[in-house]
Amino acid sequence: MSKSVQVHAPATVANLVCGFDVLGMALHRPDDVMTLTLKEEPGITIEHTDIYQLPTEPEKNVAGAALLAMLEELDHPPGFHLVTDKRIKPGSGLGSSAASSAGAVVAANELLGKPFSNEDLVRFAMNGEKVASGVKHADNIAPAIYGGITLIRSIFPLDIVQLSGPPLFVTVVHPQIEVRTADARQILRKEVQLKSAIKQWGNIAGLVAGLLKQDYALIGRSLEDVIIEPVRSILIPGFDDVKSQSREAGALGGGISGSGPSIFMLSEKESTANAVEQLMQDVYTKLGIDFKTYVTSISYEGVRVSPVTVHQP
Ligand SMILES: Nc1ncnc2c1ncn2[C@@H]1O[C@H](COP(=O)(O)OP(=O)(O)O)[C@@H](O)[C@H]1O
Ligand SMILES: N[C@@H](CCOP(=O)(O)O)C(=O)O
Repeated sequence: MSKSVQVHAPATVANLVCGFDVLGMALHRPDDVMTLTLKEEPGITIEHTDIYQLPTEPEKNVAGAALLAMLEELDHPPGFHLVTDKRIKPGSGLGSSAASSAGAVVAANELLGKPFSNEDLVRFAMNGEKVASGVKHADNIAPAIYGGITLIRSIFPLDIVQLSGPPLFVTVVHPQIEVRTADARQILRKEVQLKSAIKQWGNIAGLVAGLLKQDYALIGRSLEDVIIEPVRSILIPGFDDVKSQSREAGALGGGISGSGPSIFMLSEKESTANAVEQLMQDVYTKLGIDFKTYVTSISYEGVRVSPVTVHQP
């Protein structure tokens, strides 16, 4: 008899414009659907039912790397079989790698009777991000696991702060080009001018305060990135048009989702979010670039676990 659990792992928007590597939020859609089964025999096997041809060796697949890190901390490590239907395109800037890593460890923890805390799960899942981008960062993993909006005050040691905020609608456009996070990190300057740093930390503090105070105008003013966006936005055709037209349409603001190429905009009203979706579609239709758009909102649940089912082999 083998036990299985199914999870829905959410897309996430990392950075939230000004908070490179320290802020992120979980979205209601898109999400990945993952089924994890406990095996008697040790070892991890991985299968994908999607079109992305991701590696199935556990060390090369981010979900496998996250599970391997968890197994290292168990006295009697079991085996797992993972089946993933990936609906968040890899290299989208929507936390595709984080959804796989976070979903895998949440599912495994559920199957094992929850021996690990959420903080432990973030620690394991960051090993998946290391495989994907060469660096452990938690700004997609933490919101995927905790839900909502999270601040990563520190990763060594981990210090995760869950933030509350007012209702917000999120419009996302995903131009169908791939930007690998590893490449988008490589092009960043390693040094920052003091005057830029001052602007940036004013914006991060302003954004966090705006969320907690439910002050939409302060949120809008703080959605500005003077360090990363000027470098990365060059990789994203249509970026300037989407951003300026969205502001004109009444969006609070927004920018690159994670390392791109997706762009996200926040709005107070659903009607504004829908108008922003329309203008995003117009920009990319004019450019002749395939795209997907989503109007969604913040998911406060994070990885959703369906009841454990028991199968007879
Ligand atoms: N299970 C997985 N899900 C997504 N990406 C994976 C997975 N396993 C390995 N990868 C690799 O991780 C990279 C995608 O991660 P990344 O560039 O961070 O994109 P994203 O912004 O969508 O998370 C790709 O090189 C992909 O091959
Ligand atoms: N802080 C990271 C976030 C990467 O997010 P992803 O969704 O593009 O994987 C970065 O900006 O490099």
